Amino acid sequence: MPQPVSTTTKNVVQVRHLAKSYGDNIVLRDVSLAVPEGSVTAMIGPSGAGKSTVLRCMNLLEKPDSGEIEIDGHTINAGRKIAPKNLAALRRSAGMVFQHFNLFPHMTVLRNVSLPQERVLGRSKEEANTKSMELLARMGLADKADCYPARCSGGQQQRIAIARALALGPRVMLFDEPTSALDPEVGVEVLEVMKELASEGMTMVVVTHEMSFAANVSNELVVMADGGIIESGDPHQIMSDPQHERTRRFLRAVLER
Ligand SMILES: Nc1ncnc2c1ncn2[C@@H]1O[C@H](COP(=O)(O)OP(=O)(O)OP(=O)(O)O)[C@@H](O)[C@H]1O
Repeated sequence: MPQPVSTTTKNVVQVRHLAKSYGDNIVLRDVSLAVPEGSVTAMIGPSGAGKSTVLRCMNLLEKPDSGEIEIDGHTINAGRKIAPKNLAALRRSAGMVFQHFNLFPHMTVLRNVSLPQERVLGRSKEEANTKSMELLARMGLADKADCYPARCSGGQQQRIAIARALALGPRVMLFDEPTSALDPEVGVEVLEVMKELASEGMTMVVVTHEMSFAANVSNELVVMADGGIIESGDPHQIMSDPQHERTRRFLRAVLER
């Protein structure tokens, strides 16, 4: 069941009839969803359901086989050639945070946050550094600016990755299991930052196994299984009264863990 399209709030992201296969493996079949401005959408579901692939198609880290993706008014149609200008605009609009941080190990923390601003936005080094320091301070990491990522904890590295994504002024933040590689107590630091962003009205799509985040922070829950959305809507409603047998099985398995 696709997520209902809000008629009152602007949708920052629209995914229409997305399909993707790897060889014979059909990973996504006809996925459609809308992400209203200021909403937090959590995507849950069993391993291999296709959650990360949806996210990676949204900013074209993966090329969809068919369907359409619209982010902040920039539309990419899988069947047509992508204009480089459109691709760059779409990538700027969607900030991505990965499970394994993906920081440059040979650059300082400050350089990790500044370089994309210089490359993507054309900011001067001075401007980029000022913006980076502001964001690092906000993450409680100003004192790490001159360190290399390896000298930072996993939770710190993930907050640096969030600062790097925010520095480009995205319209939507895409999080792909941002706490899965972290110890639970360190993951909490990252979840706190995400909660704060949500409370400030940042539009977010979060693939997660953190059921408490999905229940308490998100306002839209999307349940995926076998390459499709099987259920979506109010998180509390779905968690207390799942309509689909696959959702019931998944939630039971998560709660028994
Ligand atoms: N680059 C790739 N090449 C080939 N197969 C891939 C690739 N990326 C993903 N897949 C396959 O696509 C399917 C969906 O993977 P995906 O990572 O999107 O699932 P997921 O729901 O995010 O799972 P998990 O919760 O385990 O991360 C899996 O069968 C996976 O093996």
